[in-house]
Amino acid sequence: FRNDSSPEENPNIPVIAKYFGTKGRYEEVNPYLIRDILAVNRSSLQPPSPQCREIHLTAIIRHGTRYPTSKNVKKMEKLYKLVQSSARGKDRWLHEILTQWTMWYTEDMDGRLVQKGVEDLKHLAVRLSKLFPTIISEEKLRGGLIKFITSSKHRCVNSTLSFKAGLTEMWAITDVEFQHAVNDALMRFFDKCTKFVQEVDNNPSALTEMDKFTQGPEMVRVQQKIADRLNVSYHLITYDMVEAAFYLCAYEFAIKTENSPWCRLFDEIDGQVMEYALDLKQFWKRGYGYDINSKSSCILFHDVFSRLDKAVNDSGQAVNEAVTVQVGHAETLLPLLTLLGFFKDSETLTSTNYASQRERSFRTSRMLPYAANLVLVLFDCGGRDIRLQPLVNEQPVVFPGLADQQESMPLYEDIKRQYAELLNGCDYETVCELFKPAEP
Ligand SMILES: O=P(O)(O)O[C@H]1[C@H](OP(=O)(O)O)[C@@H](OP(=O)(O)O)[C@H](O)[C@@H](O)[C@H]1OP(=O)(O)O
Repeated sequence: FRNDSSPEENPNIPVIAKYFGTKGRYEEVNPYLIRDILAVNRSSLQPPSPQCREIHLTAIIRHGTRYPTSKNVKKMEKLYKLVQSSARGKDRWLHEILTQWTMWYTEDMDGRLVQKGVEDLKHLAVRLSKLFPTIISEEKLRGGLIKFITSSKHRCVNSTLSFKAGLTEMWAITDVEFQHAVNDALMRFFDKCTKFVQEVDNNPSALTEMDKFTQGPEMVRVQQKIADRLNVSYHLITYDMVEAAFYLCAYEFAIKTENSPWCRLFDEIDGQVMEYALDLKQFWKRGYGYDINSKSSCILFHDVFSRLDKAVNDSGQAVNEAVTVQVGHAETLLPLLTLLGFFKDSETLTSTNYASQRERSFRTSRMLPYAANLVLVLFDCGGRDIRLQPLVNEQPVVFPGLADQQESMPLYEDIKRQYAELLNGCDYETVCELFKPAEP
């Protein structure tokens, strides 16, 4: 049996493909999609009783596969020039870089959605409608009961259009256009949270742990191995150059599904070290590193729960919003996942505990690939038995802290009790204000 999804079996997949962090394909998180992009795993979503019916669904989705940002294109150009000017390598793949690969990325690409990203969202739309056919349905779409909200960034707007196209093409709808709302207050809340902007986003020392790790022994070893493979002096292969080579491999694979010569600069150990460096960035910039990272998503947290509450109160009557599809960024999704307590480890990720964090839950390669998504599905099981099913990247997850950690479809009231402190507080204006006025 040929396992198309493993690098060992499939030479088209780089050995480091599952370590690309937020630059990784969705397919590496759900490898069954490599054989069938529309496959769904319905068995794990059995409600507690057959009378349970879906009454509301919220999907918070990262945009699909994109080009590198201009910041990273600049680093890639610098690396390519370095390799061209100094390599005297005898190695076959280095020869490939110099003779068969040309630098095709340009700064004006700047993070725009690629065709693969369009397909990512179209296919996700079809899979979610297969998983939840009574609520993501042609009737609900035509009835205006499926709402779309997006970040203003082009990659998100185009991802929203792609998600809609996935549905309209599946149902051959050509006679009507469906609207979407651009709402950066919700989908780019991090831009407007003063405390986050000041204390983390614009604070160079906020990423100290990542900086220390990129200068530490594990990364120095990676840099030396790459310098040897490129046959250039050690001092020329800085962390930025290693990251540029890693990203070149990741983008060539995500955008073109090619196992490019850049990938052969890294072995699996190198890939794991690179993944940890990128996880440190996300942990401290968007995750558990600082409390304000997750608290900056309070506005999105309350938006989600206010809609769930409304669906519960309207249950039994005609609902006016059955489904909400919200498209944002990795930095939209990660703070919310953190606020909800998902993927939290007992130990903080630091520059010095890489070895003990090999089995960590906080792995952005698994949490935040392109098209990553948090889906919350509300079920009415009759007699006020309301349940909420969370999924991350189409896999059921268990709300942390709930008594029954086996219960992946808990009572909505138990969830609200679990998050009572946040529901009664977590006021965006308050948590984001920089200086608290002195108590009178
Ligand atoms: O390293 P780059 O410039 O690609 O970082 C991007 C972010 O990409 P990510 O680190 O998440 O892979 C990008 O997030 P995305 O979800 O929109 O891809 C973000 O919008 C962009 O500003 C860059 O983030 P950074 O933290 O400013 O590096």
